[in-house]
Parts: sequence; structure tokens; C-alpha cells
Amino acid sequence: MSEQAMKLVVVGASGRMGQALIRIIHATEGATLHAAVGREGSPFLGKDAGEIAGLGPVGVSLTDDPLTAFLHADGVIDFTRPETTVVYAGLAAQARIVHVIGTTGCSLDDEARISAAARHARIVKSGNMSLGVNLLSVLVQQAAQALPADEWDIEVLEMHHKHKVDAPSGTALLLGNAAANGRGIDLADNSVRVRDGHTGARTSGSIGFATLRGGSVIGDHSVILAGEGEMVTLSHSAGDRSIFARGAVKAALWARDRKPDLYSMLDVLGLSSR
Ligand SMILES: NC(=O)C1=CN([C@@H]2O[C@H](COP(=O)(O)OP(=O)(O)OC[C@H]3O[C@@H](n4cnc5c(N)ncnc54)[C@H](OP(=O)(O)O)[C@@H]3O)[C@@H](O)[C@H]2O)C=CC1
Ligand SMILES: O=C(O)C1=N[C@H](C(=O)O)C[C@H](O)C1
Repeated sequence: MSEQAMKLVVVGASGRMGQALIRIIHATEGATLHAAVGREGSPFLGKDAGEIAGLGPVGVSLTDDPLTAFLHADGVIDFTRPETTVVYAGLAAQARIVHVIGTTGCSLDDEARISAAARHARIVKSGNMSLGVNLLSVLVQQAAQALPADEWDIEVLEMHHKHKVDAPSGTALLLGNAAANGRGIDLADNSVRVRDGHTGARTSGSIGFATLRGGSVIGDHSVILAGEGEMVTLSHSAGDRSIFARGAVKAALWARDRKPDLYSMLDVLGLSSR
């Protein structure tokens, strides 16, 4: 006998990713849209989530009441803001449901609160839910491990649409972490996130970040490994937000039968070395 479709709540449902998620859930066998949550005061409250996402009516209206939305749900998919995500992590833990977190720009304190929630909830969190970027991170780790740090400089370059509010992007940090892991170092102690003015020469072994913002770019990332007289560039370009939404729904379905913990997309995709 087949398992019942997983009842998913989309929070931030009227946002760019929220709408992509509603469309992907609608098209995914084994998943169903249980509720759609928006910000208090949102002009979309009461409107049909399918209409908001351009699908036509699906019989689920946007609500600002997450408690009721989470009550009989199996999971919540969250691409919102850090301050909102930490609140939802607590609520999802209380409800003992899966929480898939795509939100980027979380502070160390936010991360600590999410880890605490993962003692009771199955949380999957990643700065990028696409298969391509997660595969890229494995390749970056291998390249960083293979190339001597005193001879090869690593720079992470990203470009996103003009509405993005955090920098460097979650993906850039994910790729920077992969490079740091490959070198066996801690990214926080070795990253250069901004350069301006008379900076002096590049510190050997550091991992640099450069951020571009403009237009409607969904997400372009390159990891540049620059040596003496040669350069290797590993890159990914997102053509459509559905790649993130498909990954997030896959993560929710994967986490359904797991024990409470904080998982990554590498775990979901079977690319993790842990
Ligand atoms: N991990 C990944 O693969 C990806 C991650 N992201 C990340 O996802 C996040 C969202 O991105 P994007 O969709 O482009 O941003 P949007 O601004 O389009 O969407 C965010 C949504 O969250 C809503 N929101 C804000 N506060 C609340 C609240 N308290 N309760 C409910 N909803 C709330 C906003 O509502 P309102 O508009 O009314 O304020 C908005 O609808 C970002 O952090 C981004 O970096 C994006 C793509 C892929
Ligand atoms: O804000 C976005 O749009 C995106 N955010 C994620 C990030 O910060 O890396 C993922 C993707 O690149 C799109």
C-alpha cells in the first residue's frame, strides 16, 4: 500500500521561491500543498496560493497563522528571512515535523538556534538546494585538496539579481567552505569577504569573495583557482528557480523517515562524506 502524500506547508509563499515551490509541489507525486503562510499584513493574505503562483486555484488560501498551518502538516519548506526562519524552526520542532530551510544570511546566533531545534526536528538546511551546486561543491573540495595552498589562490565570485539582500550568497559561502574543507582549514579564519582601498598584497592561503548584484540574474557562481601561469574555473549558472524548489521538495520527502538532526543537501543527494 502506498504511503499518504506528504503534507507540506510553504512559508513565504508569495515570494519568488515560495511561488516556485507551490508550482513544484503541485507537480510532484507524493507531495501535496497543505498550507501557505505569508507575512502578517501581506496584501496576498486570503488569496489562493495557486493563483499567486500562476497555476490557477488549488483551494489553499494564504494565511498568517503558522501555528494552525503546521498543526496537521508533515513538513514545512522555508525560503524567507533569517529572523523568520528561526521562529519557524522552533514551531516545526514543537510540531515534530520536517523543516527544509533554504533561507540564507543567517548569523551565528541564528545557526545556533536552528541547531538547537534540530534536537527535536528533522531539518535539512543548505545555501543551495540544486543538484548542480552540490556536485560543484564536491569538485571544489577535491580541487582545493589537490592544489597546494601556497601556490594556488582561491576566489569565489557570485552574481545575483538586484533584490538580493545578503552577501556573500549562501552558495558562495557553501563553496568557500568546501574549499576550506579541502585544505583542512576553517573558512572563518581564512576568508577575505571585502576588499577596498590599499589592501596590500593577497594573503597566501586565504579564500576571497567577490559579490556582484544586478538585473534578474537567478544565481551565477564561480570558484577560481589561480596558480602561476594557469587558472582553473569551476562554475554553475542557475537558469530557473525550479532547480532550488525541486531540491527542497526532494529534501522534505527524504527527511520524512529520518531521525531528528540537522542535515544538508549533500546528505539528501548521497554526496556527503559523513
Ligand atoms: N537555498 C537555496 O537553494 C536558495 C535560497 N534562497 C534564499 O531564500 C530566501 C528567499 O528568497 P526569495 O524567495 O528570492 O525572496 P523573497 O523576498 O521573494 O521572498 C521571501 C518571502 O518571505 C516572506 N516573509 C518575510 N517575512 C515573513 C514572515 N514573518 N512570515 C511569512 N513570510 C514572510 C516575504 O513576504 P513579503 O514579500 O510580504 O515581505 C516573501 O514573500 C533568501 O534568503 C534567499 O537567499 C533563494 C533561492 C535558492
Ligand atoms: O537569493 C537568491 O536568489 C538566491 N540565494 C541563494 C544564495 O544565497 O546562494 C541561492 C541562489 O543562488 C539564489
